[in-house]
Amino acid sequence: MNKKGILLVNLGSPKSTSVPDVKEYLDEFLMDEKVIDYRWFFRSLLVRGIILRKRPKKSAEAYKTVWTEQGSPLIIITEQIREKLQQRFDVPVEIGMRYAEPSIENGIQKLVSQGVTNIVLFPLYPQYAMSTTETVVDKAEEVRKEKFPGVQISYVEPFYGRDIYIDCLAESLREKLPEEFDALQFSYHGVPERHLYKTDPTNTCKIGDCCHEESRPSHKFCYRHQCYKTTELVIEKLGIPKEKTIVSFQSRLGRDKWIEPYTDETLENLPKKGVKNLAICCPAFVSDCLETLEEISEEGRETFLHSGGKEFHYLPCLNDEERWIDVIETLCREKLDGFYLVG
Ligand SMILES: C=CC1=C(C)c2cc3[nH]c(cc4nc(cc5[nH]c(cc1n2)c(C)c5CCC(=O)O)C(CCC(=O)O)=C4C)c(C)c3C=C
Ligand SMILES: [Fe+2]
Ligand SMILES: [Fe+2]
Repeated sequence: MNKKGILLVNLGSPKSTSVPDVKEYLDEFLMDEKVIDYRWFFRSLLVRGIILRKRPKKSAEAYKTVWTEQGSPLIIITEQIREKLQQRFDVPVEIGMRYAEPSIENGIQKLVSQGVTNIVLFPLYPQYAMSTTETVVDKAEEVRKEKFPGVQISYVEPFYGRDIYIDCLAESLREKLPEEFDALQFSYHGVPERHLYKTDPTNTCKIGDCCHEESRPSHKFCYRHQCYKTTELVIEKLGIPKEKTIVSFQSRLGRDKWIEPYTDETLENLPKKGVKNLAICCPAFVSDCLETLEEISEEGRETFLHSGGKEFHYLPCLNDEERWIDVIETLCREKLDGFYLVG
């Protein structure tokens, strides 16, 4: 008999904050051809010959500032989500990380050990990107074909514009926003501009207004469009005028051109433009992690305040809020029902 199960997939963190563990993690992450999309030889030259010489030490220091007694915030929060979701399902729910442990293979193995044959895999990324959603699907398919050929996997699609998600994010932000603020910034993780061209099935997208057109087949694979769409729908729900909002992209790495505007530059310039009291959220991340807690809430705050800003309000991610668990439950049920099997 077929049995269903759920696998929640997030990005993953190093085993510890030691430099060798961070190096091992970064090596797996950055040697992924969907993250640094050069041919193996050049990728290896860049990652192993240049980035991994200094970055692990710097990243390890950053991780130390957010690490807890139980470990990485990203892993802990993903596990908290799993526990809450498990209470709502009588099918097993497991987690798997795209990089490091617990791996996707580990998660599938746990499900299979419980008799699961049909898996709903939920990549925990609202917007599609080659370096997130796509690489998760690639990895899961690779593992399935090699190790679990009898298992079926159905993937939850990016949900950046779904009403249930937008309502959830808007309500969550409404509760976290201060009474007064000059602007609300949406800082999304950045990607190299080139990634957008690579994943454009129409080969027509240029960085520009195409992302803002109402309907275009390229939007399905355009990370930039999807970030703007999430923002537009959320601020409409919140009743915040567009002029009072900023979209920016953080965490760029290397010398390639990444999608703009860059969050760090924006934070430096906003006070000069009269924005002294800023609220900022990071909707490319569903759980708080290094990129939100250190890069935005610590570094970003410092940049903004040193540039003349007076108040900086970091609005945490959805993490394990019940309304967010409701959304995950609904999206998983849609896929579970799609299997049309006795579970
Ligand atoms: C070419 C490099 C990178 C691309 C492209 C990229 C895309 C991308 N990443 C996330 C989500 C997360 N990234 C995180 C950390 C992180 N990201 C990169 C590089 C790229 N990301 C690096 C090198 C690191 C490690 C830390 C560092 O040295 O700065 C994390 C946090 C992980 C944690 O343990 O907390 C997340 C989450 C998205 C959503 C995305 C594309 C849309
Ligand atoms: Fe990243
Ligand atoms: Fe676009």
